[in-house]
Amino acid sequence: MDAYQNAGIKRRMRRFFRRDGRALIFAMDHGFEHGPTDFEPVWEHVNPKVIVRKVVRAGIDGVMMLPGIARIAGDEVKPNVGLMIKLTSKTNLRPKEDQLLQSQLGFVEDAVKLGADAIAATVYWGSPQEDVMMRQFAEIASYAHDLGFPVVQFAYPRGPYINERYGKKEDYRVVMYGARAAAESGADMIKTYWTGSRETFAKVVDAAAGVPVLLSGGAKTENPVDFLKVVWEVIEAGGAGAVVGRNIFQRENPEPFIKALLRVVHRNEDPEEAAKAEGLL
Ligand SMILES: O=C(COP(=O)(O)O)[C@@H](O)[C@H](O)[C@H](O)COP(=O)(O)O
Repeated sequence: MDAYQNAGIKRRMRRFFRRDGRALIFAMDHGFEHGPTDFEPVWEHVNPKVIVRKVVRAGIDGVMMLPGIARIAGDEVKPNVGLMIKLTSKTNLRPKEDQLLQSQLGFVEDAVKLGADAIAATVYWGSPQEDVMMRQFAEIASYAHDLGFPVVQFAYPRGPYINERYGKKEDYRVVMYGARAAAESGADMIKTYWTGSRETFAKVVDAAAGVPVLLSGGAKTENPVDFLKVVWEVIEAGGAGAVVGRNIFQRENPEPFIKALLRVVHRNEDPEEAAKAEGLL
């Protein structure tokens, strides 16, 4: 049984990671987590079919979405692209005191029915509701692993004492702590914040003890090269790639930008050279 599960996990991991062990994944859970206003810069991308078609055409390695969007746009995710279904979320409409909790909105069986290759859940390490999210993650991971599915943890340190103790949630000591907690809780992939430098991100990668660490994209940069530079640093630090949303769907023409990102992630190309090669400069 164990051999079967491991074979399934390994095989499904390869749907995201190329032979170089790296992946570029498109994130589209923003309509739920941030609200549809996130799509206003390029409104046609509020239609998941439109943006997913573009990212797949550009050569993306995987896409991450909530179950309902996978129902609507799953057909656009071609069989050579990994499908990651996230089973926890929260809206921005909640009272402030409940913003530090992600609730479960779907089940492992739903993700399996939707054709997922990996299953994701968030833990806000340091939240007063950390305990709830730890249990949610444990239940999701245990069942997904039984079925041979890799599990991705969005390991986000976030809570009242973090700023007090570390100054900000992106302090490498706290990001590294979240990544370690994710690895120790059984994640097969970890998605987390940029710590601001290659040296500090390398420590996050070390703390994850061999579990691939992916950058969580963040707000769109006006100059595309600025974001390419961050991803380049992540790769140089030993990161396994990036999960990117706004930097892709808030651009009028995301395809050359994705191709430039792929050059950086898979070919270690210099960010300016990659941008020039794709006509962004
Ligand atoms: O993790 C998320 C939200 O994080 P947030 O609470 O906005 O810090 C997701 O909505 C996104 O999948 C993730 O942030 C990646 O998308 P971008 O940050 O690149 O837009």
